[in-house]
Amino acid sequence: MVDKEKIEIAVRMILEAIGEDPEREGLKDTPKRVARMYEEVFAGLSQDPSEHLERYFAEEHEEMVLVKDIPLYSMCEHHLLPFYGKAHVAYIPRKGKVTGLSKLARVVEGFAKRPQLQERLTSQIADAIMERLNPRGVLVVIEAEHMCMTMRGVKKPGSKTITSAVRGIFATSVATRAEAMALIGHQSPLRD
Ligand SMILES: Nc1nc2c(ncn2[C@@H]2O[C@H](COP(=O)(O)OP(=O)(O)OP(=O)(O)O)[C@@H](O)[C@H]2O)c(=O)[nH]1
Ligand SMILES: [Zn+2]
Repeated sequence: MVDKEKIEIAVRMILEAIGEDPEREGLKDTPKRVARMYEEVFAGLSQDPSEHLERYFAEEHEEMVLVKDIPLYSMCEHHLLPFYGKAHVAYIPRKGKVTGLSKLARVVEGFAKRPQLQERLTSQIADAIMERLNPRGVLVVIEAEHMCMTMRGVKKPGSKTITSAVRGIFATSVATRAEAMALIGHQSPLRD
């Protein structure tokens, strides 16, 4: 759980530090609002997102499952500005360990709701699925736009960062990886 009172004090101080009046009408509730927002946006810190994969179906499916275009919102840990885009998660289950589709999206959401690096977010999702489901392989691709590169600093709106994490058969088989990337709609940028 986040310490909302501490966030309120900090936001008030930031408002003062930028030369604003925290008592003016439009700002007087802002510290409270930001505290509630951070509680929501960083809710993933107080959970183990891999727990969503605790239960699975004893289904005999051993072919690829891909959930693509999962909307993703996270916060870059360097600037505490949002980065957002899409996550694509593919895995090849072993017999008897098929998870609910929504659980894959919940894992993405859980890890995204933390101060993050896109690379770490990508790996954490892949590793959680490997650990909990012991599948034949996992491939996670995230494409995102970082507000810290868009509205400030280098100011490159429209630039996208694409990260991938491949485990198991997706790491060893070019064909399997290429199949997943084609389904996601990317030319596989990965080569052996
Ligand atoms: N690898 C990686 N870098 C990120 C991510 N989010 C933000 N960054 C980068 O983190 C870096 C932080 O660089 P610093 O030089 O410490 O900070 P800065 O002076 O604000 O950098 P600029 O953004 O270049 O103005 C920047 O290059 C950001 O683009 C991410 O998810 N992954
Ligand atoms: Zn940043």
